[in-house]
Amino acid sequence: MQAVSPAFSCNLKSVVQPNLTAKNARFSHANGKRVTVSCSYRSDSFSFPNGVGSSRADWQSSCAILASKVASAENSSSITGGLADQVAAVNGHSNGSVDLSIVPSSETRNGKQGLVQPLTITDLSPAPSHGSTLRVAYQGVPGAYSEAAAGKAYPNSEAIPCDQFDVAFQAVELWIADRAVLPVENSLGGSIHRNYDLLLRHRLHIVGEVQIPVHHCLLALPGVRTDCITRVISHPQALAQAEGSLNKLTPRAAIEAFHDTAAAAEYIATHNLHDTAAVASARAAELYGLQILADGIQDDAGNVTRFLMLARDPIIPRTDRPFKTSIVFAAQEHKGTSVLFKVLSAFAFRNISLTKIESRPHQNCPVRVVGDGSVGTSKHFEYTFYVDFEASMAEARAQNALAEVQEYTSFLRVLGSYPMDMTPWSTLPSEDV
Ligand SMILES: O=C(O)C(=O)C[C@]1(C(=O)O)C=C[C@@H](O)C=C1
Repeated sequence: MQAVSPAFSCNLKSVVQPNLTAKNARFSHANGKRVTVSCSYRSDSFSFPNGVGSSRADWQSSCAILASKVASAENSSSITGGLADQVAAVNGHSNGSVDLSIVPSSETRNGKQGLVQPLTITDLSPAPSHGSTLRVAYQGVPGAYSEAAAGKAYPNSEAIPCDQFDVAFQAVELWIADRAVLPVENSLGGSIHRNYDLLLRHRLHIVGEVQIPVHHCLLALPGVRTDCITRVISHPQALAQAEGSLNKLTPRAAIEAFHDTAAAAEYIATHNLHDTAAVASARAAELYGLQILADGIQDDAGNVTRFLMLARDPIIPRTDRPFKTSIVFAAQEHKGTSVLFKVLSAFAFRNISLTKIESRPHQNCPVRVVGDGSVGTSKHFEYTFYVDFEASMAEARAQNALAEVQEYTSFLRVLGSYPMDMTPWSTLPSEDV
């Protein structure tokens, strides 16, 4: 990663809404160092509690209900033409969003006159529109694990720190950043639910994933001894990941949640706190001038966090390397729990492995009252399900599985079809974070 650009900070009191446009954003510089953005949004056009769309039809179309066209040949795995169009439709983009038409041979591509050049990965990952270094938004301050994840996902990019997950989403939507890299799950702490909810509320596409080994340290001001620590601060996920070690190292210390691990380290340094320690990375210790009281305090040596890479546009799914696809759906009302079984079997019958399933309260209708007044009523909780499966949307089996899933669901959205992070465990850059 390059040196961090002017800190980007945006404090939003309100939930970010999908119709927020660059028009609503105001930018301000202070001392040429810190960029702040204040944003407003139109609230008049929402009827759903979480502001997803103006009507159910709106919601459904913008959530990219699968196109009714279903690939007829189960075994066909071609990526060109119709299938690519279907994928674009699945992702909520008209066919015009990705131009797959063949370039006439008389045109110049890549500077070579008269020859049609094959598409390369560069064609599929458009350069930033401002023509300079890719800007990658992450939540936290320099030294946070998310910054390391952004650097792994996009080497040589410019990392843009954001104070909330919401802000990172919005930074991409407002073209302040080109990509966002955000955590979704940790091997010890589990899912980061906030980002699942935000994925649904916003319109960004998952274009990749990175896994980062999370190696925690206990940090304090130079000269402070571990037995003098009365308070330990960090990101709640980090505190949970080091709970066992903290019970042993600082059994009497109060544990307090902080925005992110590196911000906790920075806070100790700027406030000269001699009684407080932070759970953070070795890089945070270096950046904020703290000493490492204990190294490797995560409760599992293989502690790893998975981050999603998000962009305004989807990538074209391929079949030449392992791909994962992430979807979100809600069951049709009154169809009961059998819907989940049917959905999962649509994948099982096609030998598609699921790597993750997560349920969240349904955004529009979290509770449904059932029964009649004579015998009383009961409240059923309604869920939205997030599923990751190991297949590319360029594969007919994935398209057919989703066409079947659509039959059982009231809405279905493909969040992204993207290359799996296949970094061998032994070569993961654990020393860097
Ligand atoms: O606080 C940080 O350093 C972060 O990058 C956030 C975060 C998270 O949200 O889970 C990322 C990775 C670790 O699991 C701990 C914290």
